[in-house]
Amino acid sequence: MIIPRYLARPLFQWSFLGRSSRFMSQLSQDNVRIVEVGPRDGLQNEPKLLPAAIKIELINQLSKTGLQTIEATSFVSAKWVPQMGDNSQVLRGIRRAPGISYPVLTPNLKGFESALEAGAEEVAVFGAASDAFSLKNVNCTAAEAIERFKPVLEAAKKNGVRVRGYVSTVVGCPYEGAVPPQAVVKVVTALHEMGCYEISLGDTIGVGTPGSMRKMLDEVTRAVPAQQLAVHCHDTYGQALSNILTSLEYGIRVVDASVSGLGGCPYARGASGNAATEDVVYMLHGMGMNTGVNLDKLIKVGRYICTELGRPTESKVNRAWKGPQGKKL
Ligand SMILES: CC(C)(COP(=O)([O-])OP(=O)([O-])OC[C@H]1O[C@@H](n2cnc3c(N)ncnc32)[C@H](O)[C@@H]1OP(=O)([O-])[O-])[C@@H](O)C(=O)NCCC(=O)NCCSC(=O)C[C@@](C)(O)CC(=O)[O-]
Repeated sequence: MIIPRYLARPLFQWSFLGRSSRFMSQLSQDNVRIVEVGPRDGLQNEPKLLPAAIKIELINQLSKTGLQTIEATSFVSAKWVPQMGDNSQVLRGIRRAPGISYPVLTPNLKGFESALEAGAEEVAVFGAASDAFSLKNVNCTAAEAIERFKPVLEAAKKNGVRVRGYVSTVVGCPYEGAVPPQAVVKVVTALHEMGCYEISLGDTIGVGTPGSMRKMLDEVTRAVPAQQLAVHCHDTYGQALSNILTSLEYGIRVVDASVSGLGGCPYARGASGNAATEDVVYMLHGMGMNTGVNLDKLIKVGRYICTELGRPTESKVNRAWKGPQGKKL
């Protein structure tokens, strides 16, 4: 059940007045879809090139955890993001499980055509609410990026490919500072009108707090229904889970997350990993919400990729996890 915003907001505030059980019981009936961005966002910033076989294995393992959406790779320039240079090999190499979508990032028509050739059935275009970030990330302003998306959306429609949209820097930009909510509304509205079925709101450098998220969501949910929005919260300042919880208050039920908290945009100075999928799933299940994800299996995938990368997990839940009955895994 989706709680309308006019109802959700007072319910949430009421919860802080000692009525939290009422709010929790409303939420507990809800499903949340997790968009796993680990294989793309999680790996794109890795300095050492990871073999395609490991990326394929990661996606195949994630496909067995109950996730419904796994972002597989991006069809961007390999000169800009070398780690994604094996995009076709990865997309062609994975075992696609029924009922799971494997979207890929496409910044322009060239990327879309390559993705289509490699078998993409869903793509994502990515815009930004600040020009300075957009210029660093895709070499054009936010408005110019929208123009580049138009032919992508047209081609996608002709080929029956679903298109998701991203808006980066929704609360803060690494180069411009605080981003006004109206700048976010402008890009979200453009992507919505263009035909993106869902728009993910990216706190690219993880500077948001429930306060700045609320100011942004107050405006954005007035322009586009919460049912067509997702959140994508980086955890640089340790605010990701709080910001996700805030978005639930607005009726948003799609959350991007990255296994073991890997990730960050290479063109966003200071960006660190996403909300760890393990931590998000643990929180949502603890609230009685349904994600369809088997946490035990997800924990093992997180440990697999961290072993391959030779680094400790960023997920607190993964570090602490001793199995569903508290037994050592
Ligand atoms: C967008 C471009 C390509 C523009 O880059 P450009 O240099 O302005 O493009 P161009 O059209 O002038 O072409 C220059 C060269 O790139 C080639 N080219 C052109 N397009 C493509 C393509 N699709 N795939 C492969 N090659 C391409 C093109 O063929 C040409 O090749 P050359 O003649 O020099 O050999 C470049 O800026 C780029 O690749 N940027 C990468 C951006 C990126 O991947 N950033 C990370 C993802 S976004 C993110 O992480 C944020 C998000 C989504 O997670 C949400 C959040 O956290 O906020």
